[in-house]
Amino acid sequence: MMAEQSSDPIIRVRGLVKSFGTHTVHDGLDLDVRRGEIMGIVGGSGTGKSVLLRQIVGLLKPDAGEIEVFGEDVRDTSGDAYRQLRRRWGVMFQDGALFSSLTVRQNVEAPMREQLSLPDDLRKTLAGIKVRMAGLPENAHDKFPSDLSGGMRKRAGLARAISLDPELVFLDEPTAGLDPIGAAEFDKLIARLQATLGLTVFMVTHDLDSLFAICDRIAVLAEKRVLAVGTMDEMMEIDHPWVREYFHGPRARAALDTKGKR
Ligand SMILES: Nc1ncnc2c1ncn2[C@@H]1O[C@H](COP(=O)(O)OP(=O)(O)OP(=O)(O)O)[C@@H](O)[C@H]1O
Repeated sequence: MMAEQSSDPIIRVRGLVKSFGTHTVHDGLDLDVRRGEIMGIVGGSGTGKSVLLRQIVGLLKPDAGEIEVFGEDVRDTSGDAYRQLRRRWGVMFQDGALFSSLTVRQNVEAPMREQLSLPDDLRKTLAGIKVRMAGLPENAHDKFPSDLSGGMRKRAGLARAISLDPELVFLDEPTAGLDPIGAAEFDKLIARLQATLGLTVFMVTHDLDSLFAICDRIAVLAEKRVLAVGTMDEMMEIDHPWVREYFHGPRARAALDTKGKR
C-alpha cells in the first residue's frame, strides 16, 4: 500500500468555494492527494464529501478556487483536454449507477465503447477481465444489475470504474450497505487492486473499519474545509470535538478491535 507512494500530488485543490443558494458547503478548502495513496475522506453528514468528489471529477462547477487533476485544470469541462483527462480516472458512485438495461459485462463495456475503438470481441474479452478482477464469478457476467446482490452490484460498479485502466479511482461510500464481512472483503479488493494496478484511490467513506484497514491517509471535512489530513495515528492525536468523537468513540474502538483480529 505504501510502496508506490510519492509526494507528487495527483489531485490538488486550493481555495475551493461552493455554495447552493445561501448555503455554503465549502469555503476555502485545500487538499492534496498523492500518487499511489488510498485517501479516505470523512466528515459528518452534509459536510460536502460527495460535493467535493463531484467537483473534482468535473460534474459540479466550483464557485471559486483551483482544482487540478494530473496537473490539469478540470474546471473547463467543455473541451478535448477534459475528455482526455476523464479517461484517466474511474468513478464508482454510491449506488453503482449501473445501466439497468445492460448486463454486467455490457455495463463495463459502455465506457470502452465510448472512448476506445476496439473490435467487438476484444472489447468483450477485456470487459470480462475487469469483471473478474472485481471478483465477480463467471455466471454474473451476463446478469442484469437487478438480478445481483448489493455487494455484487458494487463489484460491477468497481469493474466499470476500472474499465479504461485508470490511474485514479473515486469511490463514493464503497462499503455502505454491505454487511461487515462483505465490507471487509470489499476493502481487501480495493487494497488488492490499488497494489496490483498502482492506483491512487480517493474514497469517501463512513466506514471506520475501511479507514483502519486500507487508508494511507485521511482527510476530515469540517467547518466547510479540510480540517485535518494525516494518518490514522495522526487522527487519534487531533483535539477537535468532531474528530475526537469520531476517532475515539465506541465505533472507532470496535473498528480497532476488528483490525487487531484480522
Ligand atoms: N445539487 C444540489 N443542490 C443543492 N444542494 C445540494 C446539492 N448537492 C448537495 N447539496 C447540499 O450540499 C451539502 C453537502 O452534500 P453532500 O452530499 O456532499 O454531503 P456528504 O458529506 O456527502 O453527506 P452524507 O455523508 O450525508 O452523504 C448538503 O447540505 C446537501 O444538501
